[in-house]
Amino acid sequence: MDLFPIFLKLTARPCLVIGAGNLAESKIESLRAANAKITVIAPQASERIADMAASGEIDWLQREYSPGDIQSCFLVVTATNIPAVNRAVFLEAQENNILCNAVDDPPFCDFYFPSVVRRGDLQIAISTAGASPALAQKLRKEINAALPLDTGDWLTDLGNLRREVVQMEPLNEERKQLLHQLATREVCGYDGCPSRVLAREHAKTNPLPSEKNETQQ
Ligand SMILES: C[C@@]1(CC(=O)O)C2=NC(=C\c3[nH]c(c(CCC(=O)O)c3CC(=O)O)Cc3[nH]c(c(CC(=O)O)c3CCC(=O)O)/C=C3\N/C(=C\2)[C@@H](CCC(=O)O)[C@]3(C)CC(=O)O)/[C@H]1CCC(=O)O
Ligand SMILES: NC(=O)c1ccc[n+]([C@@H]2O[C@H](COP(=O)([O-])OP(=O)(O)OC[C@H]3O[C@@H](n4cnc5c(N)ncnc54)[C@H](O)[C@@H]3O)[C@@H](O)[C@H]2O)c1
Repeated sequence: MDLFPIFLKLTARPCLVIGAGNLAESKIESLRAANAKITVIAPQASERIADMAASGEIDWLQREYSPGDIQSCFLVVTATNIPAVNRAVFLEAQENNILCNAVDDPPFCDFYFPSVVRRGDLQIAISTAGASPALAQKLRKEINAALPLDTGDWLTDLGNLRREVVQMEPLNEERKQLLHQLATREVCGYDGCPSRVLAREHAKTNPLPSEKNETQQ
């Protein structure tokens, strides 16, 4: 199956979850990690979901889904224990061009949830296109065990240094080579960090056009 992998910005986007049991709970957790604005519709909710609603982290409309509910949301996840309800939600989503995931019901999904390894801004998402969720989970565990715990902190420092380089050097082959080199090295936030020193020395050999003019004058 030819699936298109993207990383969505969901901050403040209205996302709807129909059903509030165990399966809904894990989808809500992943939507919350992306700061989505979540509304749940379900007559009953798990303890965790009820707590999130009580503390104002999500909205919970304590009732059954009814047609017309999903028209103004960005995406919808349907996780009730009644397949006919999940399918009705999917059909309403299709009519309104809204992306829908009917949990564990592939023919009624526009998108699948991946297995995810996370270290700060680094996310590795694994999909088997539904062929074997168990394999996706196994690979997630293997990658998780192999990836150092401080990779997220290192990436933050690397990202900050890259921003400095982008300010100091023009977009050209030399800058690209330097950024590849830095991505293989230790980096820290310290001003005298060897990678930062290297980058500043490199910038002298590859200055921005305005700085080149200044030194020529
Ligand atoms: C990745 C993960 C993310 C998440 O759920 O957030 C995820 N399933 C996970 C675990 C898992 N799910 C199942 C098992 C039992 C072992 C097995 O079946 O292999 C295990 C493992 C376990 O729980 O031990 C059962 C299952 N899953 C689906 C069906 C229906 C079917 O196959 O027809 C059935 C049978 C239901 C039944 O018969 O009752 C369908 C889907 N599950 C997906 C995602 C989508 C495709 C992902 C992909 O492969 O790319 C897709 C298509 C739709 C969707 O729901 O988005 C999460 C791992 C999280 C992690 O730990 O990292
Ligand atoms: N939990 C699992 O591991 C698992 C695995 C595979 C498949 N499933 C299937 O997935 C479904 C959901 O699983 P679960 O464990 O989250 O179920 P659950 O019974 O814990 O939760 C079902 C939720 O759906 C809500 N609901 C029922 N009718 C509704 C309606 N008309 N409108 C809105 N909400 C409604 C309920 O109030 C409840 O919040 C079930 O069909 C289950 O058989 C579950």
